[in-house]
Formats: sequence, structure tokens, C-alpha cells
Amino acid sequence: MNAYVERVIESVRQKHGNEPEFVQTVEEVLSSLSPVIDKHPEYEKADLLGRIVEPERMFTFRVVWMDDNGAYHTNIGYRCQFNGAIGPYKGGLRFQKNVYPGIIKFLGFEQIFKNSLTGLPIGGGKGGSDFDPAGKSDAEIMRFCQSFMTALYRYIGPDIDVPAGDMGVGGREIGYLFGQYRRLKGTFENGVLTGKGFSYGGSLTRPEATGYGAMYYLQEVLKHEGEEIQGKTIACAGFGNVTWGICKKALHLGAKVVTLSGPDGYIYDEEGVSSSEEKVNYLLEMRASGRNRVQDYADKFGVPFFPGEKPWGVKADVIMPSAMQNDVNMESAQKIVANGVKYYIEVANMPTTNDALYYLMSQKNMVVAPSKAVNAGGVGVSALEMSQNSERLVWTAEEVDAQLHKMMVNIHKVSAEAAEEYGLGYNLVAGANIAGFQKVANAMMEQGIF
Ligand SMILES: NC(=O)C1=CN([C@@H]2O[C@H](COP(=O)(O)OP(=O)(O)OC[C@H]3O[C@@H](n4cnc5c(N)ncnc54)[C@H](O)[C@@H]3O)[C@@H](O)[C@H]2O)C=CC1
Ligand SMILES: O=C(O)CCC(=O)C(=O)O
Repeated sequence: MNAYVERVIESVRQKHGNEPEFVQTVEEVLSSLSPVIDKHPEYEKADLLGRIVEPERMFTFRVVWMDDNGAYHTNIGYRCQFNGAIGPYKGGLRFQKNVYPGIIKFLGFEQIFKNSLTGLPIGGGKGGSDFDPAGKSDAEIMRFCQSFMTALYRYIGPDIDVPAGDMGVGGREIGYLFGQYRRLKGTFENGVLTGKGFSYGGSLTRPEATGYGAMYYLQEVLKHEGEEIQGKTIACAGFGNVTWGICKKALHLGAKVVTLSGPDGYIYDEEGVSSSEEKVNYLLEMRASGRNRVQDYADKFGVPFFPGEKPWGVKADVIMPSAMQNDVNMESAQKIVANGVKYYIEVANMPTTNDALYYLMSQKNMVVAPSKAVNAGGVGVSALEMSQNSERLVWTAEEVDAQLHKMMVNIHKVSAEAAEEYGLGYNLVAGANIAGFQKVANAMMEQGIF
């Protein structure tokens, strides 16, 4: 590995050892940039990597809200404005009880390169709170969102920082956040948030975009390998927004999603979750219920439920971990390899531990695709939502979908080309890191040192 790369990684380990998820993503991204740094000594001179691993700005804020019994609760809010070299900071908000700076920073760091890969002018950011939405009433969610935005609204804006949804934040939460922003600012700046409802500036197809984009990317991989998507079995995780989008597109394309999971275990549907609209739509009901239980699907459709287990031991053509970070560890990776799976397509942000990722990548007969490329369609359509808000126009679902499709084809292409350029073969993981980095690096170099 390039000595400068090693030094920067070591310094991040030293300074941020208490943020293991952040250290993990820095190790993964920077180690694949070694050949680029070898080729560009000017980057070391400008300490480009030392600068890129440090957020431009990150802050916490107090979020106080009242529950339905009149009791007050205090949570921590976060926003990390990681890198604004190519556009306003852009990235979702995560509401989950395990949120802490290490989670926000790993997500923000990934977002820099992902957003660059979309080819659109968006910088990297992320935010959230340790608020746990599970079991909260609608009124409690609204009061929390209003309080969150009251603390945040001064620091965001359509040309500054544009938050959106992530785990625990969907259309309902974005609606409450936007309502409070509008109330406080007294202006209708709908470009300040994406993932909005269609009636006040949201984009058609944004809810589906991450899952649809992942399926378009998978189609490109299959095309590269001379295969088709029709009839392929897919193992997914979670049953949230992203997994729903995958299932909906799988239904259109004739692929079969056979597993879903939740914190309680996983279900196996031999016929396919993607075999009917009723099943696909039920995922929306499960998510909206706030129960966070995948067993509900097994109870409704009479399929097997495996309590406390992960779905990575099932036989499928394609594995798409689509729920949470570090869901696939070495033990799961070994099961995947033993099952002879050819396609490992990450969808959730950083769903694989680094040892498991390198192990999977070392298998000669496997294609491994990285989440920062595969799930980029979500933020990509968010950027298209910003475009529509700026021009005060509304695009049809067909127009948005066509742009999304083109974007995913291009992300696959530029990743494969970047890997080729550095003699790495069809290494989509390194290729995405290199292609995403190159544009941000150019912008940072041209804007001077700060
Ligand atoms: N929503 C979006 O547009 C985008 C989301 N992502 C990423 O995709 C992943 C999924 O996000 P969403 O679907 O939006 O979130 P979501 O909140 O809609 O769904 C998350 C799912 O994960 C499941 N889950 C939570 N803890 C779990 C556990 N311990 N074991 C198994 N399952 C568990 C939940 O039950 C839920 O079904 C996350 O990594 C997110 O960062 C990435 C790009 C865009
Ligand atoms: O749509 C967005 O701005 C952010 C989506 C997101 O959170 C992600 O790409 O991980």
C-alpha cells in the first residue's frame, strides 16, 4: 500500500478508535485509492487524503419533545457536513436508537463518493438522531420532527445542505420536517429537503428509486456476465423502503425475492415476495405499523419464519443485503460461498464487515458490487427532485425513471472503466471508490487548500 495512504489510515485509527464504523469505511475506501495516489504525488503534497477524512463541519444539537402522556424526553441530533467540494451537502437523516457520531460519520463519508458517482452536483452529508421511532404514536413523531427542525433549520438550505430520509425517516417524517422549516422561515423553499410528498414538491419515483436503481445496476452486472435477470432468485434483508423498491422492480422484471428479515429473524417465501402486488404492498403496511417484526409476513402468507437468524445461509442466485451496516460477517460470507452464490450485490450502506468483503472479493467465481454504487439511485433521484424544485417543474414518472436508469448504467460503466484503467480487472468495489474519488479530488485541488 502507498505509504501516505497507510499514514492517513493509521492516523484515523489513532484519532477515532472509538468510532469503529467510521474507521472501517476509511480503511476500505482509502486502501483502494493506493494506485491513484501513486500516480498523483500532488495529492500527498496537498494532504488531500488527510483533508478528505475530516468533516468540513459536524455539530450536535438538543432535541426535546413531549410524549403523549406529557412527559419530556431529550435526544441528541446530529448533522455532518462532510464535503461540499462538488455541491451542497446532501444525504439522509437516520432516526435509530444506536445512532452516535461513528454512524453519522461513516454514512457521511460514504455519501461523498456515492454522490460523486451519480454525476450530479451534490456534496456529501448525513445526519440523524438517537431517537427510536419504534412504537411511537404519530403525534409523538410529529413533535419530535418539529423539535429536530427547530434546532437545525438555520444551518440548512437548498444551496447549503439538503437532508432527506434514511432508516427510520420516510415520507411522513420529511413532511413534518418540511412543515416546520416552512413555518420557521416563512418561505416556500422546497429544495431544502428531498423525499417530499408529491403534492408539495416531491419527485415521482423517489420512494422506489433506491430499490429500482439497485435492480438496474444488477441488470448491468448480469449483462456483463452474459446472463438475464428473469427467473433469478434473490435473498434480501429488511422489509423497509429499499427492500420494497427491490421487490416492486423484481415483480416487473420476473425475478424472485425469496427472503426478508427484521430484528426478529427472517422469512423464506419460495413463491417469491415479488410474486404478487399484494405481497409487495404488504411491506408498506409492515413498515408503517412501526412493529419492526418480519414475522408478521410469515403469519399473513403462511411461509416459514426463522426466529433470531439471518437469511445468508439460503441458496439463491443473488445476495442483496438491504437493511443495515455489518449485517454480513465472515461466518455469513462463508455460508454464501459454500452455497456457490455468484452475485453479491451490497445495497444497504456498508452491509459487509471488511474481512467478509475481502473474502468474498477474493473468490474467483464471484462478482461483488459495492453499496455506494448500487444504492446511489436514491440520492440520484433526490438530486433530480432538487432540479425539479429549482426549475419549478414536475417531471413524469417515466422521465424520472429513464434518468435513473441512465444514471445506474453510467455508474456501473465508470466504475468498471476506472478499475480497468488501474489494471484491476472487473473490480467494481475499487472502481467505484476510484471513480467517485477522482471528481471530488479534482474539485478540491482546483479550489485551493483549506
Ligand atoms: N432510503 C433510501 O433511499 C436509502 C437507503 N439506504 C440504505 O439502505 C438501508 C435500508 O434503508 P431503508 O430501507 O431506507 O430503511 P427503513 O427504515 O425503511 O428499513 C430498514 C429495515 O431494516 C430492518 N432492520 C433494522 N434492524 C435490523 C436488524 N437488527 N436485523 C435485520 N433487519 C433490521 C428494519 O426492520 C427495516 O425493515 C440502510 O442501510 C440505508 O442507509 C441507502 C441509500 C438510500
Ligand atoms: O436522498 C438522499 O439525499 C440521501 C439518501 C441516503 O441517505 C443515502 O444515499 O444513503
